Amino acid sequence: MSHRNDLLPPPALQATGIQASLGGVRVLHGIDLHLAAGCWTSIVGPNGAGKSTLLRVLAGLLGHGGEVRLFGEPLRELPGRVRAQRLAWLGQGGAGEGSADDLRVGDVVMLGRLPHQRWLAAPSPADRDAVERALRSTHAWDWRDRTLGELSGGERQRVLLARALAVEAELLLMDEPLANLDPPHQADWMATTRSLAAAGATVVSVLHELSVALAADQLVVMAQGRIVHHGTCDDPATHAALEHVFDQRVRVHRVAGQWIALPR
Ligand SMILES: Nc1ncnc2c1ncn2[C@@H]1O[C@H](COP(=O)(O)OP(=O)(O)OP(=O)(O)O)[C@@H](O)[C@H]1O
Repeated sequence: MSHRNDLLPPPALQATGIQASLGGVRVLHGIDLHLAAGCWTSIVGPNGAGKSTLLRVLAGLLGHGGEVRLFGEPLRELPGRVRAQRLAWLGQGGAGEGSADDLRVGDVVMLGRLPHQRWLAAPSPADRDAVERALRSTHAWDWRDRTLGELSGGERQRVLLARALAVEAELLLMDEPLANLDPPHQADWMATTRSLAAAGATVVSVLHELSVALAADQLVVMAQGRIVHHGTCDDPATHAALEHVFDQRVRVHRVAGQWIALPR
């Protein structure tokens, strides 16, 4: 395992000795992870490696052993409202969103502003601006008066992404954010993510699209409930770790100035 923490500013997110079980089976085995502010990190690895489980632990959504610190403070001790202001979550496939099918798109995205609103207060102009910015950045503004249930899978994903963006959190955790997105909207997501990180946000994305994952600043490579490598996306050791966890069935290439991973 390689660590580059000595090169990084103080971590925005710090996980130490994380263990987690699902259905009585241990699926995370002592994870240590330090993520710098202003950095986009992709988590990759084979099916069942524990990527989504780790992301849920980092979001405070799953009981675990060990400790998660957010900007130096224990996540467990952060009041729920503060956590919801500082941490935005995009879950896999919009899980749990089925019951929201009757909601207007604009209202779904406004839910991202709830942590910023006073109890029962109407949305402020700042809330409305944040919702419009988020919907425009995912090209979903034109659907604001439609219901979520009237949208295709990719359109729905762009609305849920807009909801996460509308939080305007310092830390964004996204599980398979590209699910159902066509290539132009995948490219838009990458551009949005890069600009969020450039503006100081910390972004963690679980991705199966390895060539997109390799556009991040850092790659966390997982297998069998452990981090087997954490390094920059330009590092040959990172590419070797990626090829290794996929049993040499992918190869990393440099094409037109970008890293791409092709199956073989
Ligand atoms: N409810 C459950 N009970 C027992 N084991 C579970 C349960 N849910 C998931 N697991 C197991 O936990 C492990 C980690 O699952 P997780 O969803 O975190 O993997 P992942 O790396 O995100 O996989 P994928 O790439 O397929 O989405 C897997 O081996 C999975 O079979």
